[in-house]
Amino acid sequence: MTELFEPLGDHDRRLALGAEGLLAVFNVAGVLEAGDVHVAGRVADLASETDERVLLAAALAVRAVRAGSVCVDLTTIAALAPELPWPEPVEWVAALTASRLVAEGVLRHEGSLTYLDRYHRLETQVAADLLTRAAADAPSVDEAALASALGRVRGEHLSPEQETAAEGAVRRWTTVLTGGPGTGKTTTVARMLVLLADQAAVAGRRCSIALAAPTGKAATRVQEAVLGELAGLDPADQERVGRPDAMTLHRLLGFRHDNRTRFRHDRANRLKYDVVVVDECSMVELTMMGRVLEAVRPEARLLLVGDPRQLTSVGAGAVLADVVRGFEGHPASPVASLTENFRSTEDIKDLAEALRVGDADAVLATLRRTSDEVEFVETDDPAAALREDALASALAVREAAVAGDHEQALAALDGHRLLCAHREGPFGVRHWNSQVERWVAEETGVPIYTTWYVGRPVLVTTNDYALGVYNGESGVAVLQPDGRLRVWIAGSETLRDLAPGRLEAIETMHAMTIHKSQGSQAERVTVLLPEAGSRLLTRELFYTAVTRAQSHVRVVGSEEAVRAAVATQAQRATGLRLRLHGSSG
Ligand SMILES: Nc1ncnc2c1ncn2[C@@H]1O[C@H](COP(=O)(O)OP(=O)(O)OP(=O)(O)O)[C@@H](O)[C@H]1O
Repeated sequence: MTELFEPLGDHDRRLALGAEGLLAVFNVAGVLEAGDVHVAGRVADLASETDERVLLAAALAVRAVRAGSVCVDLTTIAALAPELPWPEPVEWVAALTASRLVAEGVLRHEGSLTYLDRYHRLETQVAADLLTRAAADAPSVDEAALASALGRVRGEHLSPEQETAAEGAVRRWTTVLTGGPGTGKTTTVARMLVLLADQAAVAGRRCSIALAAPTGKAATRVQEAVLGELAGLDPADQERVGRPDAMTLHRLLGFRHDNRTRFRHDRANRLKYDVVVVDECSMVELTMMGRVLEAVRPEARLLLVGDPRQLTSVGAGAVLADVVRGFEGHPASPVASLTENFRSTEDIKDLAEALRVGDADAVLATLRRTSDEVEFVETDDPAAALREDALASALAVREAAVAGDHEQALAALDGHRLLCAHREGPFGVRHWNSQVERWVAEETGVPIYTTWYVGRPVLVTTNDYALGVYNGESGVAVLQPDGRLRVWIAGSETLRDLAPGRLEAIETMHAMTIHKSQGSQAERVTVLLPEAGSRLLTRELFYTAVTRAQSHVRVVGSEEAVRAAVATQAQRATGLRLRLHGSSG
């Protein structure tokens, strides 16, 4: 998100009252928002800083974090709006380096990058923890046991790159396992757990394992997938691994009511687990990665799993992508990349690959190929293209919910997903949620007057520790035999049912944003692309949407929008890659 905003008149809340000088100019031009200006003004007051170029740098550092970056590069930022009166870069950096804000540690300047102190500390810590783990003496390995366990887990299938990755997890403290959908990440994680549990058993210990992910839905999914994979392996190996605990990262680290950014487990109170698996790492922001790294014991294995091509985290940072690139060529690199896709969905696979490499012609050719898996509806009127699957899915969920069958209702919910880039506007989730409700009402003859109705699909949007429901979990309002409605939520441990009134942070889920769909999949997916000029339309967004589909993806939009998505890559300013890279000597 590097876009500028256009003020909607003098009363636009993004305009800072009382802004002066350069800050006012950059505020009115839509570069800085009111919050950026105010924070910069406040820290400058505290440090008695008056140089407006320094204030501008501080405001841009605040803006950077708001937009997902960790820092700002003062030598290139002018490209954002070249017509504005940017300070001359060399003088600007000199003024900043000599400023009181840098002297007092409010801002940090390193290379060409300027950070708010908190983000500089976080990024430095993440790099240091990863490098310390990579440089530590290798774990001791019982070679005979490893060779024998590798023989067992090869089973029906394990490709050479998967086997190398699995063995690497035994030989190193940290493994970063990357790959696109269907490359066997879960398959490999299950085998890594077998090898590690076996090594522990040889040493006379039992291995305690945590499977964690940023959202509840993703945690449930990885647990189910790992248990599914284990089921095909040697019963003694299954017994040694047991049933790993699955949970959100927040729950793993121990939520604290008194502090939103700190957890119960940290460097002074490490996690008990011998193996910590973090799935869907592309969604993990820098702050959370910092907390995970400080809480994992140095002598515990850390397995970071994800697809670096997906959308980056909502919060600042692009940690997974930075780690992968930062360790390139490093002699002790923990990165193991899986490249071969084993899913039978050839056309979805081709589409994802064309997006991965950024070939717009190949993306369009795959979309236009006659296929049972991929469909491209080029239209100005999306309603017709969206109605069939979205309505069928809503009716299937409703039918099960009316019959009181919550398991069937939840299963039907994963039959189809309508994904939008935006929340608001004609291409947004809000509009299409209402539209699907109208279609359901027309079809059933039962008007929808209330927020809660039988068959309402919902998405949990925050972690609620008191209720035990977590961000990313989905549920359905189901009619009970007593005539009341209960919301059944597919949680990471069990199915839970709650009175609708108890759930606060939820959204209707006939349509869902692509951002929120990360970490979940559906049989069939419809992707509604916004107009080509949309600021959200990026290659990562399109790739993430397409790769949610298990058997069918329908893309609704224009060729122009497809080309715009492929041509736009989300750029985030961070220094992590360089920090890791610089260390390889
Ligand atoms: N070496 C292999 N040979 C044949 N099939 C394989 C191999 N590895 C994995 N598979 C199969 O490919 C499918 C995808 O594997 P898996 O679910 O582990 O991938 P993944 O990378 O975790 O995918 P996703 O991120 O989409 O969940 C599974 O059906 C799995 O059994």
